[in-house]
This record gives sequence, structure tokens and C-alpha cells, in this order.
Amino acid sequence: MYGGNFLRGEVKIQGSKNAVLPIMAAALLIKGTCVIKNCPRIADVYLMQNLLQELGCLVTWSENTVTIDASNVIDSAMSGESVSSMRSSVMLLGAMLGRIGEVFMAYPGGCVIGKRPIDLHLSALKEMGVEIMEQEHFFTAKVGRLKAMDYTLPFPSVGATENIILAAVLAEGTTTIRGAAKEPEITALCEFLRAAGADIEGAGEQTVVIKGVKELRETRYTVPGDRIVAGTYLIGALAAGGSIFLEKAPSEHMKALLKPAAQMGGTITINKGGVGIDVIRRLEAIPYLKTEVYDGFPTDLQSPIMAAMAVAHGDSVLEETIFENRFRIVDELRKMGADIRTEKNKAYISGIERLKGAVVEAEELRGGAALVVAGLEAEGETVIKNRHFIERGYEDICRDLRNLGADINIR
Ligand SMILES: CC(=O)N[C@H]1[C@@H](OP(=O)(O)OP(=O)(O)OC[C@H]2O[C@@H](n3ccc(=O)[nH]c3=O)[C@H](O)[C@@H]2O)O[C@H](CO)[C@@H](O)[C@@H]1O
Ligand SMILES: C=C(OP(=O)(O)O)C(=O)O
Repeated sequence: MYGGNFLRGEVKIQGSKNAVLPIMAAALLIKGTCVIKNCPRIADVYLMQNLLQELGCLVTWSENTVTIDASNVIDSAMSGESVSSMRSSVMLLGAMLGRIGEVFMAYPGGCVIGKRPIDLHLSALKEMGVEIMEQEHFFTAKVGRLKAMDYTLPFPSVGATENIILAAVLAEGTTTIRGAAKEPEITALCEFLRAAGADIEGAGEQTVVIKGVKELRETRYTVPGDRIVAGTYLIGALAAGGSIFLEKAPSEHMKALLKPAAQMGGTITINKGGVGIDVIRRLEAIPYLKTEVYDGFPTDLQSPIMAAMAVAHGDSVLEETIFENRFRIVDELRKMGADIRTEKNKAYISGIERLKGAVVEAEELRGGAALVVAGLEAEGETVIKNRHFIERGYEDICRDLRNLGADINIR
């Protein structure tokens, strides 16, 4: 890609990865067919499709609509490779326990952003009567009938909250989760389950109450826009300058980004159809920004905003509080001339006038997206290797940015 073009125009934001993955897992709880609209065509969704098919589901596509027929679940074992290559495979744990009371699976792989253990998931499920037999790389989870519980999560883990919800919807009695994660993707999962007949109160709040029901029914659901993809493109416009409109961007879930984006110099407009941003002058640094659980600044946008801060006027400090290893992008941004130093979980960024193009490597999803943001602004050619990481979460980042005027291609 060649940097320096202003971004102009409109782009339609794809459906949310982090909403659709647990919803696809939830389809296992329905002895029949569910239709999921606005499903992003991304690598993680295809991996989830493969896992569902291994378990016996029929999965078909028509444009961005995916239909999952989980009438027959014939297996409880999931192969090591598909499970360990995607963190979200862990969502199948709660869903399979709810459906057939048994799972045999590999540990979902840790990845470069942190160790990502699943201790919180397993402790909570044990409280629901699940017996877990752990081996070195695999574990088996078994339960007769899941029982309800009143449980306090020591940390509001997104995945653990989703797994408990998935296990609780068909459990015997009323489950209360205290200290639950409040991310909008959890609300989306609950909306899907409620449409299928689940009895859930408090989705998106700290305390979620799930009254177990006998069975779920077939349903249809439309996945909301992806706030992280929308955020990435908005940050792209901050870095490159210009004027863009993000159709279907879920503005109500993007407040933690819109505030710093305005502070950096973007003029934000919000209407029912989405979010717009105009950037006509050099960005201003943000003295201090830290990632937090929702509704704080999302960790998934920490690397992209770092790439914009790298060319802002002044010094910024970014603190990462969710994942212990989400600064791997720094070395790559330095290859492009960025002035960034890290100390423990803080990055100190002194903005320079302009980055310069370089050959850089993505090592994970959002770090890869951050390199695209950097390349939009950089002088000359930027080559980003390992695009498969970016394709985990972005349907077609090159198409979208090209439509906005960027000079970007797949080689
Ligand atoms: C598919 C999906 O939705 N992924 C999102 C989800 O990941 P994920 O569900 O993995 O994130 P969690 O909220 O569970 O993890 C947050 C922190 O808690 C730790 N932890 C988590 C579970 C556990 O059992 N033990 C433990 O120690 C993790 O290592 C991490 O340091 O939320 C993250 C935080 O918003 C986002 O960055 C990810 O994009
Ligand atoms: C960390 C992310 O995803 P996952 O949890 O699927 O690895 C992400 O979306 O930035």
C-alpha cells in the first residue's frame, strides 16, 4: 500500500465478529434451524462453521446469511487443530454442555496478546455440576443435568460470562451471574437466545439472571455492526485525514472511542445510519488513555489508535490493562520511524510528522490492522506480511479502504 491519500466516502460496516461467534455456538442449543443475517465472511466465522460441522450441524450460506441446522449433534469431540487456532472455540464448551452434557476438546490456544487461560470458565462450570478431567493438551467436561447457581465472577471476563449464559439457558433453576462482563456482544448473544425462547434478564449489566427453560425454538437474528471494525476505519481516517461515513457503525457502543477521536481533532457526526468523521488538520496527542472493560476504551482498538498517536502533535501515553502482551506492534511501528517506548504495560508515544513506508509483519489481528492504519498515513510503500491474521476479523479491509480512496492491494 502507498500512504498519503485522504479517505473520502462511505463504507458499510460488517457484522460483529465477537457477537456472531458465540451466537453460532448458541445455535447448538436449538434442535432445529436458525438463520443468522449480516454474518461477516471472515476466517474466524469459517473456523466456527467447520467446528459446528464436525459436531454434526448442517451449515449453509447465502450472501451474508448463514443458516445452521443443529437438529442432529452426533459428536462431542473437537479436533485439536481447529480448536487451538481460534480462541472463540471455547464458546462451544457451554453450548455443548447445555445440548448433550459432554465435550472433549483441546485447550483453545493462547496467542501472542497474552496467556489467556480459561480458569474462570472452568471454575464457574464446575459450580454448575460439571466434572472436568484435565490432561496436558485436552480436557473432558461432563454433566448429567446442569444446575443453576448464584455465582460471582472475580473478573468480568467476556468469554466466561458468555459460557455461563450458554450453559445456564437450559439448566435446571435460576442462575445469577454477578460481576458479569457488560460488552455489547454479550447483549447480542442474549437477544439471540431470548428470540429463541430463553429467559434472561440484565443482559449488558453487571448482574445477569437466567431462568432455565426446557427447550429453545428455531429463530432468526440480525448481527449488529462491528464496533471494532468501525473503530479501526475511524482511526484510519484520523491517521490519513479526510471525511468518511461509517454506515451501520453502532455509535452507542463506540463512545469510548469517539471522545478521544474528537480530542485528537476529528469532528464526529452521529445519526441513525451510522457515524461520520472529518479530519482536516494534524492530530493532537492524548496525554493519557487506558484500555478498560466496557464501557471503557476497548483493548481491541489499542494498537490501531497507537498508530494514529504515532503521527499526532505531542506526547501520548497508552496503558493496556486487559492483556499482558498487546504491545508487540511497537517494533513494527518503529520500523516505520515511530518514536515509541514501552515500560511494563505503558507505551510512551512521541508523535512525529510522518511515518515512512516499510516491510512489516502482522503477528496478530488488531496489531495487523494497526499496521494498515500506519500504512495509510506513511510516506511511500508499506508491505504488510501475514495478512491471514487480519482476515480473521476483517471481511475485506483492502476493498473497504480502496473504496474510501486508499491505495491498497493484495499482492
Ligand atoms: C471472541 C471475543 O469476544 N474476543 C474478545 C473477548 O476475549 P476474551 O473473552 O478472551 O476476553 P476476557 O474478557 O475473557 O479476557 C480478559 C482478561 O481476562 C483473562 N482471563 C480470562 C478468562 C479466564 O478464564 N481467565 C483469565 O485470566 C484473560 O487472559 C485476559 O487477560 O474479550 C476481550 C476483552 O474485551 C476482547 O479483546 C476480545 O476481542
Ligand atoms: C483478541 C481478539 O479476538 P479473539 O478473542 O478472537 O482472539 C480481537 O478481536 O481483537
